Amino acid sequence: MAEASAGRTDNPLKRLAGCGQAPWLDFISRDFIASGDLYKLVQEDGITGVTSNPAIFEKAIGQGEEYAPEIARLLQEDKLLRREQIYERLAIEDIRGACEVLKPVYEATSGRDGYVSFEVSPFLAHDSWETEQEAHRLWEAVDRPNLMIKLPATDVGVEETKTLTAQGINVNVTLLFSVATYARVLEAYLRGLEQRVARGKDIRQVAGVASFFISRIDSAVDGEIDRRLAEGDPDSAALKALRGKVAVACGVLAYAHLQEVLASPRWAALAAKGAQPQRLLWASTSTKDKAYSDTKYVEALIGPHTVDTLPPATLAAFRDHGTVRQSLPGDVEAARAVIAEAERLGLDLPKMSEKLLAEGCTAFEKAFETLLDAVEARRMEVLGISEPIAPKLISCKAAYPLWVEETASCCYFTPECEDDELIQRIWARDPKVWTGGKEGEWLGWLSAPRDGLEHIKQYEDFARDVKAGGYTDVLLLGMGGSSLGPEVLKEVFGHVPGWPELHVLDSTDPEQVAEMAAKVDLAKTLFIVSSKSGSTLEPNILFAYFWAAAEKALGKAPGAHFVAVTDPNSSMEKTAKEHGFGHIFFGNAQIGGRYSVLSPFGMVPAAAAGYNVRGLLENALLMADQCNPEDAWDALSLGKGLGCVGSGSSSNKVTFVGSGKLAAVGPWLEQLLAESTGKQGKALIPIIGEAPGAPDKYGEDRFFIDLRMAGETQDPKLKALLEVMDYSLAPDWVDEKYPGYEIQMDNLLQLGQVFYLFEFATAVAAAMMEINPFDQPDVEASKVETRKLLSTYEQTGKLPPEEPFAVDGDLAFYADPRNAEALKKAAGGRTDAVSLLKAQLERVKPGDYVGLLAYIARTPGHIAWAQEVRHMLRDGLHVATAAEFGPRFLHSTGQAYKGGPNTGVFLQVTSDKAKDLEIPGHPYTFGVVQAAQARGDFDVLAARDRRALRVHIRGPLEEGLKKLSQALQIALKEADHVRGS
Ligand SMILES: O=C(CO)[C@@H](O)[C@H](O)[C@H](O)[C@H](O)COP(=O)(O)O
Ligand SMILES: O=C[C@H](O)COP(=O)(O)O
Repeated sequence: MAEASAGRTDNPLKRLAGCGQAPWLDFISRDFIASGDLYKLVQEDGITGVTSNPAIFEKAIGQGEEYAPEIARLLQEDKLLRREQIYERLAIEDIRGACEVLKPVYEATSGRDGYVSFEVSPFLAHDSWETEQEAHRLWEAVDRPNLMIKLPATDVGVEETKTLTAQGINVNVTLLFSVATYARVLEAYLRGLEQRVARGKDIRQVAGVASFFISRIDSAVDGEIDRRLAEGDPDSAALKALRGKVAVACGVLAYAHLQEVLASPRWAALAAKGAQPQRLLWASTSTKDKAYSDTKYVEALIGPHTVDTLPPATLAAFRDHGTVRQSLPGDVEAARAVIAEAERLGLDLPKMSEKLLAEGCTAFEKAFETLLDAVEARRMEVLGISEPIAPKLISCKAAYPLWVEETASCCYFTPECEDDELIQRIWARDPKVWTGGKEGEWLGWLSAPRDGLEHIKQYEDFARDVKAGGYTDVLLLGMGGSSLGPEVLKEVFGHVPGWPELHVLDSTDPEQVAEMAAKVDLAKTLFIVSSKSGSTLEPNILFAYFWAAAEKALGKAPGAHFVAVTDPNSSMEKTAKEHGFGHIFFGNAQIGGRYSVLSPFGMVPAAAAGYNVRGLLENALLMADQCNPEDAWDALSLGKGLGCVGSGSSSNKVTFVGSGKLAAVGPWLEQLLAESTGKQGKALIPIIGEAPGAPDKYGEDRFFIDLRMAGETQDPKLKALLEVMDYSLAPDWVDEKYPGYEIQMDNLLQLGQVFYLFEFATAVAAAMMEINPFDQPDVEASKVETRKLLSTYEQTGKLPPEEPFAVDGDLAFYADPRNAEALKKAAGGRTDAVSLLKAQLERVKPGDYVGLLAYIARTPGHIAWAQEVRHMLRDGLHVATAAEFGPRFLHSTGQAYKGGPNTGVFLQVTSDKAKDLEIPGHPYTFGVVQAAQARGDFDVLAARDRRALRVHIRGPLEEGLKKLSQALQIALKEADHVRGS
């Protein structure tokens, strides 16, 4: 600020008061208040008020480092603060600080001066209810009598001026560009006062100003004049003469109107009751056209009952060389003549003022958004959160731009439900978004990140306990939704030095269970038994097994080494209490298993393993915030892409490619998509773990999701595949051309965002598919069949007998009569393995998928075997393939295989168990349970008319697997597909 005449006992600024004008400062900032500079201006230069607006706060808070320490401090106190709250706290603090500095002025003038203005959010400019609420909220939050709440002069703002004035709130109405609007604003103020009087309230302490923007009027008019001059307008001389005159003329006429009103009997009545006039405040007083004097607008409009708010540079200029002369009321007739001349010359002032108001609102909105973005960037920096991830469409030859264009604007829901309305309705928990059933009761996941952060202390305390417990391992026992999220976390974040290593067991295979028991140090293992319902068979029998094992290893009741994660009032809670578990964590009963990773089901194991729970939840919250109706484009776009391919299209093989550790997201995503959408004959069929292959091995039914770290190049095979794939010739339905999305992460904590993004997108997809994404009827069906078989076992000591319909050496073939007959017939009566497998493979048609369902231990060797077989089948049959292990997939893709479209061809693999394991307290073994699960699964597949065949390996498993893959290889070579190609 220029200091030329600062500190002089007398200077032009100080002399303004003598003309009845109050000079205010059009600026605010923390340092400016803290350094005493504002105080000095008040003391030495006679400044008697302060105005702020979103642009001013943007300059103060949004630019530079001034507020960085304060933002960090606020976040240290409360890490859950969002950007709007941070801004508000900062702004309120500044406004209060300025109010304090100006309090002596306020008191000395008995409330006639000494005000500080604080503007309501510019986004509320057209909403009356919200404006009023916000005005009250800010008024109460600042809690200073010399505050003025600032509203824009929109219709809503004018109306609210009356209401708020009547309620005793001081109002500054801003963005005035015409005398007509000013008259309405003054009228609103008078009416507000009158209403207040009518209610018997005191009006002496109610103040108001009407902010008339001066220089912007000249900028608009002069701009139009210049445009016409450049075009060689015939009125050029008259137009030129009008340059720089209209703004002051408007000001003079506005002032004339004020005087008229102040001279009226109506005002006299109010004045008698102690009313203060609503002062005219000249805003936008800096000169924009360098050809004019830098004090032009101040000098032209000096008079009683006015305020002039000066930005620092104008203030310094006026203090330095301003001329003080009471220029108001001015030459009113001359001012009228200027306006008349403008009209004669075709300058449409009313239209210009409307435009200026609209532009003013937009500019404040922009400034506010920039300010909030700056605060958000700082918040993220302090909390160590990175940018929101954004799924990008994977472009595929010519087809994609067309798709983007079509879907960007199109609405896939109902004619009454546009995209943003859909998002609003999801947040409003409206079940009609889906099927109008019970969906509203399953939306607890929407707020899981925030809920988790609110309970962060419980995770942090637990983590501390676990660390102090000296455990070497954490073993999570659970299935599906209770195990797949923790498994992703384990694979991605690994073993953190100084913390126990996390393991996840979701199998009933005796070999796999025994292997896990041998792998961990049972005496130093913390067991997390995880089951939402508490009634799931697998976690219960795994608990029975490991409880006994731990008891043996510890030589005492091991309760302290056990943790339960379950929904309130479940049988698991009862078990945990009876057994004296060290901790019991409760899930939210409004979150289904596959949506539970951000709830205690994912966060408890994460905390135990020393992972950054806060960081994950912060990232998830960031994505949740992104999924609001205004910003949800990314989740919406992904969801719509998925919804389109899931709505009856054959391009529903959602092929997930995750680079490096991110491949581990596959099984979690697989469950989310398959269980949520695979029902009523519709489904997204997830294909995970399939390595990208040569383009000619694919059908036209893929939708890719490529997840990788930023900077990593796309898998070259996938890249080549996408370049070659061209669905542009797909029939009628343009949506069949989607190749998919790619998502890049900057850091691993963004996994929190990935989880939330896919949860939200899946809910959107299900809305398009018109299904309930939160039930899993066909998973239940398998469980029922398994229970029946096990109860037979309990009664008879055996599973019901069954006969293979064919045997070839160590390979025995089982199926229901329909499938067995069809296969035997297709094999021409031959019952050797190659003929039967060939018959099964020949049932595969383009657009189908093959599911290899192996009820064997999920060991690295067996995974490699399954992968080899599935790639061989993919390449030979040109269809999507899934390689799954039972019973794990029953809690996941099993739903879609049974409830989705009948496009799956299944090869179930079971085996004799070389070594079985007893389950303490149960009549059956793990081997029996797994066998019953395979049979229950098959029964339901058969009941749903699926093309299914079971191969049972007798004798040594590895040899059997080898024989099976050899037989498949031959069968494939002989199968029609290959022969015909
Ligand atoms: O509070 C007010 C008016 O009440 C002021 O802060 C007002 O917003 C500013 O004077 C203007 O925004 C500045 O306008 P301009 O100089 O950028 O045209
Ligand atoms: O996906 C969920 C699984 O079926 C396990 O359910 P649960 O957590 O109730 O044991």
